[in-house]
Amino acid sequence: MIRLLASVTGPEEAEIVIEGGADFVDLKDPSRGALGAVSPSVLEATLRAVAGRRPVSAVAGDLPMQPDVVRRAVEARRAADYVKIGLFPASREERLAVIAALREPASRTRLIAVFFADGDPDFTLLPVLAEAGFAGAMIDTIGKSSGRLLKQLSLAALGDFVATARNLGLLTGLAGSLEPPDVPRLAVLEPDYLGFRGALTAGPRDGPVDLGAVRAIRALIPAETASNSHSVPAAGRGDLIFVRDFTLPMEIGAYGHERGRAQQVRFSVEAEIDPIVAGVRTMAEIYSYDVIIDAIRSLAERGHTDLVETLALELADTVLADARVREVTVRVEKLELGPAAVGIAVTRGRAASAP
Ligand SMILES: O=C[C@H](O)COP(=O)(O)O
Repeated sequence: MIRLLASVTGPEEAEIVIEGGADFVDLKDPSRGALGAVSPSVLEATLRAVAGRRPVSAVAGDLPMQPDVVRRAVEARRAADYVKIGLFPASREERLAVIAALREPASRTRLIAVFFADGDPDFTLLPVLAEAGFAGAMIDTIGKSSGRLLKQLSLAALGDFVATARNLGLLTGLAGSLEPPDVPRLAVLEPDYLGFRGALTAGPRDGPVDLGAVRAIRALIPAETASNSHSVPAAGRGDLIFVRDFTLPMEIGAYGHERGRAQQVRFSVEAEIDPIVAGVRTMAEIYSYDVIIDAIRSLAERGHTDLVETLALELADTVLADARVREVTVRVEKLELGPAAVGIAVTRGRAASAP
């Protein structure tokens, strides 16, 4: 289950995001930077107002990577349920010193490390954070006008981050100027939460939070992801969403001469989905073809695969992971092996659920 983290400036906005369906109330002053901190008194007032209805996180601030400075800022906010600490651009040694200084506070306060996609993120620090007792790690962006998270890091890199952090027992979060169409694409990675500020206001990021915008984002975040472990051939017709003839270079093939080089592979995917309802207007109501394109790109980026069959079945399972997809046909063709395109087409559907 993916949760919604909503960044707010204080008690009034906290009330709005709770009404709009936020799972985490995240205190931050957006006019003071990516992780601009609110004062300890605003934190206290917000904790009083929220009164345990939601966990409250507080950011430590846009701080230099100096152990004493960061530790003091964390201590001043230890009343929060979580404190978020930015790993801002600095040498590895400086970041390690900050993490070491937070080992002791981490035994009393749940700490979340924030990597910045546009701030030299070093994900090799994930095991160090887990070992120091951090509760979680997330990715955000520093430059709020320089592009959304998915412009800074590929979906494959974000997927690796989520998987690695989760294997280490860390809570995982993704944020960074996220917009509505980003939600279904990132939901595929199943982070523990997605974080928002800019998308929750009707205007600029440091303008007031808007209830309608919070509700719109809430509606986009799936309550649950369907299991994709039992795909079987299926029948029945709904509407079709498709990606046709998406061709890209990838390393594929069981022969020795196919190793260590890329060849053009063509993907076509046709997914039968629950019929679109009349008057559809928002991303929350549709299954996005972006999710299919991202899944294909991820397959291409992950390195050598021997068989087109492997790619076809994995892609089918990814598409079927969305409960709105009833059946999918995936065609994978190798274009450089001879006089003809060669490949596989598989059709898979959803297993009937147990009575
Ligand atoms: O922690 C999440 C951030 O507040 C995200 O802010 P943003 O959506 O404006 O990048």
